[in-house]
Amino acid sequence: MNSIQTKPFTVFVEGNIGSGKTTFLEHFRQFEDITLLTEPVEEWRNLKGWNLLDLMYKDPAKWAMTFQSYVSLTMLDMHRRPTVTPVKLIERSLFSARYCFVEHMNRSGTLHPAQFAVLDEWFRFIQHNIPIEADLIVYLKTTPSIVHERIKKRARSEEQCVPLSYIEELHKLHEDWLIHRVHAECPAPVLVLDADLDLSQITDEYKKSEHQILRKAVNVVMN
Ligand SMILES: Cc1cc2cn([C@H]3C[C@H](O)[C@@H](CO)O3)c(=O)nc2[nH]1
Repeated sequence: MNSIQTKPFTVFVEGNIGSGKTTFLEHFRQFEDITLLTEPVEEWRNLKGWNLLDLMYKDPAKWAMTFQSYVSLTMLDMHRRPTVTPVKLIERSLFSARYCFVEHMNRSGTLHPAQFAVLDEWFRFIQHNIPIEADLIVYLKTTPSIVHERIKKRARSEEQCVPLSYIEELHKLHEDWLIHRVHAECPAPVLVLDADLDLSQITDEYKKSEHQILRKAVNVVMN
């Protein structure tokens, strides 16, 4: 094991709500040379007793700014988390926060332009001053209607009122970023997986990424 670890090979696992990111990350728990950082939803659901996720879904205009501010802090903590393993998988990122969720809240008017400007300034400052970029992005590509059904089955209470239109808008923003590559500041290569597949078939799809991810682990350890 390379003890004086430089920057680990960093992979963002990105995708719409219900696209199977947590399941994908769990698939890699079997390998010891990889650090998995799952989305800190539990922190968003209980900050000193406040369920910011629920508050945001119940009254987006009032709580979106507060929620996205805290999400950004927890994501920055994950980006900055020192790891001893050669590979680090992170569920989502400050980039999906800015390019997908905050972008949608700006376009839909959920965020006041002044609130959006503050979140954008935070993102730009972090991006220019702290090394948070990915070496690879795994994009769990899904069809909005399929993930909308999954969200209803998963029955995370805060999400039950999420309309299909919201999922469709988030899908488009993920596609703009990861397929059409509209954001030049995030140049990492993207590995697209078909995450519409159901659990029984998805493991073969995950194996496609294993090679790209594990090879990096072996390379770094061998060097
Ligand atoms: C980076 C980032 C993740 C993230 C998740 N969410 C919501 C979508 C899901 O309902 C829940 C867990 O991903 O949190 C959000 O509103 N804004 C976010 N920003």
